[in-house]
Amino acid sequence: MSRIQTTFATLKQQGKTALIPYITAGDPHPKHTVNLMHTLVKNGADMIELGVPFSDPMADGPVIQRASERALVHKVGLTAVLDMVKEFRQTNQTTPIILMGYANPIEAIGATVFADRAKAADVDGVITVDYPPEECGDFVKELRARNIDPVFLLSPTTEPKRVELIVNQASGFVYYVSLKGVTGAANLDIVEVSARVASIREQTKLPVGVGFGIRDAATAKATAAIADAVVVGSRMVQEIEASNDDNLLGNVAALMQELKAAVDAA
Ligand SMILES: O=P(O)(O)OC[C@@H](O)[C@@H](O)c1c[nH]c2ccccc12
Repeated sequence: MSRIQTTFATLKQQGKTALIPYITAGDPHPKHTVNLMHTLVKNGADMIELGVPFSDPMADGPVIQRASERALVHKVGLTAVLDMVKEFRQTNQTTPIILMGYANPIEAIGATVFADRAKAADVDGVITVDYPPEECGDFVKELRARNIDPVFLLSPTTEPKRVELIVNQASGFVYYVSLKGVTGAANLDIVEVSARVASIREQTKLPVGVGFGIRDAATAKATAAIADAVVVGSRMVQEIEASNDDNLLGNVAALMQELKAAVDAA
């Protein structure tokens, strides 16, 4: 079993939903990322979605775009991100790390080299936003050969036929994008999301995570009641953006605790 599968299995036994915070690696400064990751875990993160900074992040709203810009000032690219994961693993061997990135930096080095390096860093899952599932069979093979889970996005506009194609390639979990639009958008419509998640469950046994538009205890709790994982990105990144070196870890810890309590109360 992969680390992601093990984590979902354990949570299921406990009747719990996973909380997955998203941060952009290198934001606000590369020196903070590994400490932030440990802080997230200490305060309730079951897994971490770690974004690879990218100059043209078309699925991201202004908040996460600015996070990429802050990281790119310090030239944080794929190599630096993988080094951060390695460093994190020196003291944490249990929390799954899911890399989130755009296809371009991966294509630049090729699927095989990327998969080798991700494995060497002990990455658990990979989300590539702009890799059409129809065209990434080789990439998926390379990941799965190394026990890394390819995590795919499903959206409100994904037709059932395409859902089938996607879930057949995915492992670990599938990520349902709760709304049409970019990250950091308005609150999600829980009734609509609930119906979609139920229909996705008819097509796969994989755990279903939900993200986009979860930004407070109420939306986190409502989503936790219908999903296997709750992803919180922009709200977390906003907290990072609004902090300084002295209160960064404390602020992030406080927000995590609030979200964790909400998810556990669902
Ligand atoms: O920011 P939000 O609305 O909380 O949504 C999660 C999201 O940020 C995170 O999962 C993510 C960041 N960048 C992405 C790009 C595509 C899909 C998902 C993501």
